[in-house]
Amino acid sequence: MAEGQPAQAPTAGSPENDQTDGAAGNSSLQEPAFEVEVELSDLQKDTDNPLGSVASFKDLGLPPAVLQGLFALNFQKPSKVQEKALPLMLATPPRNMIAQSQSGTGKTAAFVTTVLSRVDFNKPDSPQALLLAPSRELARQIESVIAQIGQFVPDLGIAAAIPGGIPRGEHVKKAVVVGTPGTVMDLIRRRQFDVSHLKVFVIDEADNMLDQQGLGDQCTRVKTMLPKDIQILLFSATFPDKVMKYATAFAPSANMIKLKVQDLTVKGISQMYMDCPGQSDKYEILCKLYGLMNIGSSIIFVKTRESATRIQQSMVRDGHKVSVLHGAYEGSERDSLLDDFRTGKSKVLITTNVLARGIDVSTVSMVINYDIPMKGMGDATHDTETYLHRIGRTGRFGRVGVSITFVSDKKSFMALQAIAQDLQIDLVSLSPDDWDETEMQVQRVIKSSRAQANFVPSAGA
Ligand SMILES: Nc1ncnc2c1ncn2[C@@H]1O[C@H](COP(=O)(O)OP(=O)(O)OP(=O)(O)O)[C@@H](O)[C@H]1O
Repeated sequence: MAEGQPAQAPTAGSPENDQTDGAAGNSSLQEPAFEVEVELSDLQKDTDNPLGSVASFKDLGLPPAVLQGLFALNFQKPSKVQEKALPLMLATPPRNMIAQSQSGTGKTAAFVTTVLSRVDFNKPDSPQALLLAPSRELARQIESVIAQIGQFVPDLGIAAAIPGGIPRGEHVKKAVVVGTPGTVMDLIRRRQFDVSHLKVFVIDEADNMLDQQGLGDQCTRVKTMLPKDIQILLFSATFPDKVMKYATAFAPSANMIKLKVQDLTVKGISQMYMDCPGQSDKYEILCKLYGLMNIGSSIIFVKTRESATRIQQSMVRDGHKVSVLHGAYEGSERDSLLDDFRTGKSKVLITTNVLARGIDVSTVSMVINYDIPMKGMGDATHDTETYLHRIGRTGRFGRVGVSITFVSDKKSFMALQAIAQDLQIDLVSLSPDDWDETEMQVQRVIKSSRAQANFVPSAGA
């Protein structure tokens, strides 16, 4: 389930710094919180910051029940994308929207708030909003955010159109439907899902979903079955030019919120790389990092399901507690694996690109790119978008975190260089030969992220 608590950095010397969260419980909790220099409220006052805005949620003309839901989650102020996109999406007559904003800046709450404001819950049996996401995990997370923000909406009903979510033959009789494209298409074709009264169609991770190499076909087919005048909302942290062309045709005359290249990266994420002598050294280096991975929670991204399982088994054999999640697992197993990770029952998760996008677990303080993301036939080229989404699993809404990308040969080194060039950034180099220095550099960031995690803001504070 998505976590309701917003990020909040503790103030130096505040009593909240002494609070622990049940998930961690180790000596790192003693770390003084003065390393955390900025509070979320300061970030939100800065209108140049992606989390900052001049508006308050009260200014946005939202239905009282929705406003109450946002405040119950302790959302004090809208982030920039929320402040800008909400009035455009809620204007009459409804207009399409293509919105880009950095990872972890509250895009989900922006489109969920729109959906909850547009749907007529006096007709709870009639599907009126459809939201699509690329993975079962993300669809479930969005479902949970709708339930949280919509907790005061009378007769709120949400259907999860994911594999195993809606029994064959059963009609979808909920006002809001969230799912993955394949399952949604099947439900429409089997006439289980009447789409004729849909008013809003949201596609999260839209660049990925509309990519013709990927899910583009399915999303396009779903769209052809929907009412012609439906409001289309496309959201992502990345919109490469090639896909943007298609997106503007998919959502005609859309209002647009776009990021400049230099604004793509999240400032709270310290991006590092580990210069591994060779491919065969990567595993040993990963194991050496294990102690650091456990200070918060960590996600390790690898290229294939097979290598994810292989590395997890080796690490377990070597005495480490590590779980693995990828598309080969059954739905219910995937659900419980991610739930365990969210609650801190498991703290180190090895996965593939299936979890690269959208997943919001605030305790993640480290992301490791064990294999650098590549795309195209035979991994022909570096994949800057996937890199951004993967590292964006940390540093959520003002938190800090570390990403470490392993390079082990000329090809991976060149790929990382190309990614850095695309994003106009410099990465910090870590050396496997100077472990003390490596630990210090990583700990410096992660321990301040622990201090942030220890602060649990009280509702309405
Ligand atoms: N206005 C707000 N105030 C405080 N916290 C917020 C606010 N809006 C969203 N959040 C929190 O910020 C976190 C990140 O939000 P969200 O998952 O929507 O990011 P995103 O922009 O969709 O990221 P991604 O690109 O990775 O999908 C969530 O835990 C959410 O609860």
